[in-house]
Formats: sequence, structure tokens, C-alpha cells
Amino acid sequence: MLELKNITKSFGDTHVLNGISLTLADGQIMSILGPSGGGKTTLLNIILGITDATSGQILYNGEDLTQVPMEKRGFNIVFQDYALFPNLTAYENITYGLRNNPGISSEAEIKELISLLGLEEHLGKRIDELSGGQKQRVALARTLVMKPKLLLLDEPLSALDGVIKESIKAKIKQIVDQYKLTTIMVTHDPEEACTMSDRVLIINHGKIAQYDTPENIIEHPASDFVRKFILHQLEVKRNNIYSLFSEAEADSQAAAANGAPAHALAGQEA
Ligand SMILES: Nc1ncnc2c1ncn2[C@@H]1O[C@H](COP(=O)(O)OP(=O)(O)OP(=O)(O)O)[C@@H](O)[C@H]1O
Repeated sequence: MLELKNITKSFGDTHVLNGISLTLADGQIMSILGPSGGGKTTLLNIILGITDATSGQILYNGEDLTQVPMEKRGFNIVFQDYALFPNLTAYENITYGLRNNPGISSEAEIKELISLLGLEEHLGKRIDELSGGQKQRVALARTLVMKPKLLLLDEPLSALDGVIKESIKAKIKQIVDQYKLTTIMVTHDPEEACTMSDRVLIINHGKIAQYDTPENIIEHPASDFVRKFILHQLEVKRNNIYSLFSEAEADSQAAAANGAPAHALAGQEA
């Protein structure tokens, strides 16, 4: 279990985080959501260990990690820009961390992960020969072969769209389930946060606006801010989709009334 106790962070006179306390059970996914500049990345960096908290404690399974350096925490991050080595192949990137730590993952485990992420045919390619989604999967594989106790993801899906985004979302969920990985993800997208996570942490001006299950946040928003920030965005999305589908439905009803095959007007394949 990860436990944050009253974490605060100031950069000089700027108070970025204020009294962040929460627990996250093993194998769960938590998303951190909130307006720009609210402190999401700062909190992720404090958990990872690249930024020190001004005060407060970080515990993992009861052990106080607050003063433990990043490399000894056993946590690992996939950065937003993937931070892959451009002069190495996909495979060399994936296994890079194992050069100094052989044995963390066996050959069979590396193969399984590569297959789970559908990377077999890309292993020999250089990074600049890969698409955004393929780079993302390489970055994920490179982090996962190190078997982190805690997986941190900084906006893992922000550079992706459409089908690729949905497929990587599904892969992340599958891997988290399979490896029982405790995962923390920063995102700007309430839909992503609510559909992928067991818990959603909403931070506003450095304070917890709500920390709860997606269902509770949607059904019982803790404040007007949460209602406006989360529910409003989700409702706009839902209404857009409903109106798109009802327009398509109206088109096909009109087509049917005129005797034309519905799919001809709706632009669908038979
Ligand atoms: N190293 C730093 N020195 C000074 N101020 C910083 C530093 N890092 C972050 N900040 C400030 O802390 C605040 C929170 O930044 P942070 O990156 O954590 O926000 P965020 O919620 O992740 O924002 P975004 O959604 O835009 O990525 C911002 O006002 C930022 O300017």
C-alpha cells in the first residue's frame, strides 16, 4: 500500500501542494486530474523521488521512503515524451535498464511482455522509425522489464489518438491486472481518468478537491468545482456523442423512409 501523509511542497514563496494525504492499495490504478498548474506533476515527481517534499511522509508497505533516494525506491516512470534513446533499436531500449541489472526479468518474461505489447515486428527498428503508439509501447516495455513496485505514468496517452489510444489504454489495464501493478497516472482527461482508474485524485490549487472512486465522483461530486471540472467535461462529451448518433439515426430513418439503404446515406459499409 502506498501512503502519503500530509505532503506539502513550496518552490520559494510559491505553495504548490498543501496537505496531500491518501492511501492507494496494491494493484490499483490512481489517476491524478486537475487544472493546469495545480501540482499534478509535482506530486508524481515527489512520489518518484526526483523532487523532495517540503514536509510530509511517503510510505510504501509501511516503510518510510521520504528520505530514500529515487533509485532505491523501486518505483519507475514512463515520461510524457517517452525519453527513449534515439540511437538504439526498440529492443535495445527495452532491455537497456537490464544491462546493469541482469536477471530482473528473464528472457521468457521479456518475450512475454514484448508479445503482450505487440512489439515483435518492431524490435530491430530505430526509435525514429516508430509511430507515436509504438514508441509509447516501447517506453512501457522498457519500464515494465524492470518490474517496478509502483508504475508512474505522466500523461501516457496525450500524444495518441483514436484507435491507438483505446488499444494502449486496454494494454495498460491488462498489464496492470496481470502483474498486479500499483499504478499512478497523470492525465488531463476526465474520461480517461474515470474509465481507467480505481481511484481518481482531483487536485485544485495544490489541495485535494476529491479522492474517490470514479463512480462516487460522478454520483457524489464533493464540490461545485468537481461538478464543473469533471462532470461538465464528461457531459459535454456525452452530449456531443449522443447528438452525433442521433443525427446519424435521423439520417438513416430519413433514408429508410425514402427507400434508400440506410448505410448508403450514413456512409457505412454494408
Ligand atoms: N522546479 C520548479 N520551480 C519553481 N516552480 C515550479 C517548479 N516546478 C513546478 N513549479 C510550479 O508549480 C506549479 C505546479 O506545477 P505542476 O507541473 O506540478 O502542475 P501540473 O498540475 O502538473 O500542471 P500541467 O497540467 O500544466 O502539467 C506551477 O505553478 C509551476 O510553475
